[in-house]
Amino acid sequence: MASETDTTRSGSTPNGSAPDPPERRKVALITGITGQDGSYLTEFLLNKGYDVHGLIRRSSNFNTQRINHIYIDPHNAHKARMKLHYADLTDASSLRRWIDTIAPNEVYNLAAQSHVAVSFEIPDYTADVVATGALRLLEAVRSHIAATGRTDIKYYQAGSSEMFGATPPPQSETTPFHPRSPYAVSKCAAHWYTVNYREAYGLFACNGILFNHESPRRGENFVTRKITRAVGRIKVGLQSKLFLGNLQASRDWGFAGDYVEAMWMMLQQEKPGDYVVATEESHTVEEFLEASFGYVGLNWRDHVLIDKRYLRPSEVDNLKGDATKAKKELGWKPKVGFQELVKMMVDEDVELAKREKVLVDAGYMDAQQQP
Ligand SMILES: C[C@H]1O[C@H](OP(=O)(O)OP(=O)(O)OC[C@H]2O[C@@H](n3cnc4c(=O)[nH]c(N)nc43)[C@H](O)[C@@H]2O)[C@@H](O)[C@@H](O)C1=O
Repeated sequence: MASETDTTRSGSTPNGSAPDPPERRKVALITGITGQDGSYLTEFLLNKGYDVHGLIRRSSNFNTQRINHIYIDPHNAHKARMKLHYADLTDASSLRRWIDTIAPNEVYNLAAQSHVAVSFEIPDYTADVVATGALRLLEAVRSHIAATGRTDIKYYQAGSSEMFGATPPPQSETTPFHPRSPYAVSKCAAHWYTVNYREAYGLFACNGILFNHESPRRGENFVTRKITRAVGRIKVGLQSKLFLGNLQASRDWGFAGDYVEAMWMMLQQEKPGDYVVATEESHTVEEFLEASFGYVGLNWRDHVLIDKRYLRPSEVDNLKGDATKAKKELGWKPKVGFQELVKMMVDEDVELAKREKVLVDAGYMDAQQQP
């Protein structure tokens, strides 16, 4: 029996008519695949039938914990639909090479130095990855299109509510940016590079202006996860104190799993555009403490201490999105609300702390004060 490839090469079918070209599954390329959003987006796209390629940075420690459960060794060619490649947003040649090799239909730029406070410590690196990195990737896509003539490639840029910074809420797509950190300034640059490549070269490029989005996979030095990790550890007796900074900052916190769907929806529209993605509800850090400690019967005031080192040189006081456009044009809406998000994160972190406790009690691990 002729293989699919043989039939295609022969250029004809038994009845003499031209054969249909073999169905190629849609192919997505994700930078930042090892992060919280990258892992949820990968699961989402695999469920939709995509082949997913992820670019990962070289690190002396393995950094693939969030996607290990999806990984199948590529020697298992028929089953492995997520593939990982070494590249870096600071290395233009690696970006162009993988775009050319993979020829993706959709490129999701999720990679970043994403910690706002850390961006004050390493501003130059943050700008290189977040701002110039986006430019390098856009340029790799543009030059790939120029060389191949392809028209079926779309680009998603992970924007951030941090770009609004000091501008009071509610914040929508028409709200002026007033960034308050090197991270946020860099995200503004990436936003405008994306708009420029759309206007200058007709690239199908979208900016998703995502408000804070959290999950049990959130990095442990972002405030929500720092709190829920502490709640779990305090509950099982592994920790007693939690040191935090500004408790009055207010954020529009949603569930990361809901937000990756909005990214994909943007790229399925007829025309590219920019969209705010938010729950339209804002809560202070103190309210997050009330909800999470309260959920397991603890009083946060017995455990939380303020440490000035966690205050930022310039703070973003109040973020609350207006997601009218995403709701209307994309048909997107968040499924998980604030209380449900808190419970999801605390439940997971209590379980994690219980497992940690087994290791601590058996002498396999030290109980640290803070993650
Ligand atoms: C959308 C946006 O979302 C994130 O940026 P972020 O809003 O800065 O997130 P965060 O969890 O670090 O801080 C939230 C608030 O909580 C306050 N806060 C108090 N005490 C601590 C504290 O101890 N640690 C931290 N991290 N924050 C604290 C802190 O001062 C701030 O006001 C990133 O994903 C970013 O990549 C992004 O794009």
